Amino acid sequence: MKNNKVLITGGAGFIGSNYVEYILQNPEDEIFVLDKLTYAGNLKNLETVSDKITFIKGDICDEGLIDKLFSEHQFQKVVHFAAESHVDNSISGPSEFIQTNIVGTFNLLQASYKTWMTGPNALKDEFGNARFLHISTDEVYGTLGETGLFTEKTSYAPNSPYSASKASSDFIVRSYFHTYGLPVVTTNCSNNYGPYQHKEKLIPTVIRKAISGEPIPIYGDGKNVRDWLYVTDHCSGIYRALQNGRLGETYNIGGKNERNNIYIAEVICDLLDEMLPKNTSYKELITYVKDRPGHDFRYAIDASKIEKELGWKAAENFESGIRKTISWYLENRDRL
Ligand SMILES: Cc1cn([C@H]2C[C@H](O)[C@@H](COP(=O)(O)OP(=O)(O)O[C@H]3O[C@H](CO)[C@@H](O)[C@H](O)[C@H]3O)O2)c(=O)[nH]c1=O
Repeated sequence: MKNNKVLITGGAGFIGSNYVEYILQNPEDEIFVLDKLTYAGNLKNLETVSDKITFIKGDICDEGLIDKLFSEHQFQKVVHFAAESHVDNSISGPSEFIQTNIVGTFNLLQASYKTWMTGPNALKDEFGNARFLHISTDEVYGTLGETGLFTEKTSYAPNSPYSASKASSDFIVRSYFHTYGLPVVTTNCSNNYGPYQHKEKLIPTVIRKAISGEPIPIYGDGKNVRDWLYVTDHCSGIYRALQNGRLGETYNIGGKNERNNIYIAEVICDLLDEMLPKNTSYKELITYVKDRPGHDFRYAIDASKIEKELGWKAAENFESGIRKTISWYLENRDRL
């Protein structure tokens, strides 16, 4: 007999599929994965676990489908990854971001509210430990200068249509806690990397371009800084927040691995020189290109709240995680 029915939205995407693999190491719950399979979702990401989950192809913006799934399965937990996530796409076409990230999140909250909180069994019996875990981003805080860290108390100041849509969703989640008492927890993560990441992001782009001998595009002067988090470390943080996070709270999850973009490109090239040698260094392919409009300069996370309250700590540093990541892509070149 399984403990809980857990709905994982966006579970065929990069972080979602890593999380599904992560929690199935301890298969006490019944896992339902809901994913629209946009360009960023891939059933291959779930190949190793396909016999252990129920997969549903569908869109969180489809209110009728969401209501139907909740009334049919009576989920006790929701782990909400489904989102449009690529900043560059939000600049060229923001509409999908507003729909999926805001309206889709609202549909899930509303269905959770109806299932868990209306009727005679409100938050009792099988819904006594109900949880809605909302996965968000550090980009909601805007940009930092050379110093400082984002804490959970940093004011929201999103700069791109993507981060504005995630900030909006965070606020709607917050409102369901304060207004209705919906049992929610939100996590805000820094830049993830690792197996299954979509090829549009910086790290797979550098690996792909290098291997194919094409120019490696670095936006602007390459000095922008991101705080890199190995995806499995993110998954362990999400799991702790789901199990023991305080209701209505937000937890920042970051790897304490601040690196600038040119450093990232150079390290990948150095490792490829070692792992896949050729006559000249891959570094010669690094090419500075036009900057991203409104490009945030630096993100860096203070993760002390989740470390102290929930006993979480990132296990991987960038230099060890990137070696594993490159090995994975070299073995799975079709993913580039
Ligand atoms: C794709 C690409 C990116 N870049 C730069 C832009 C950024 O400064 C940095 C990382 O870019 P991206 O991989 O697109 O990731 P970024 O914009 O930081 O956002 C990521 O990290 C966020 C968390 O901070 C997530 O919320 C987003 O969903 C995720 O996409 O590298 C390049 O210089 N060249 C490139 O080709």
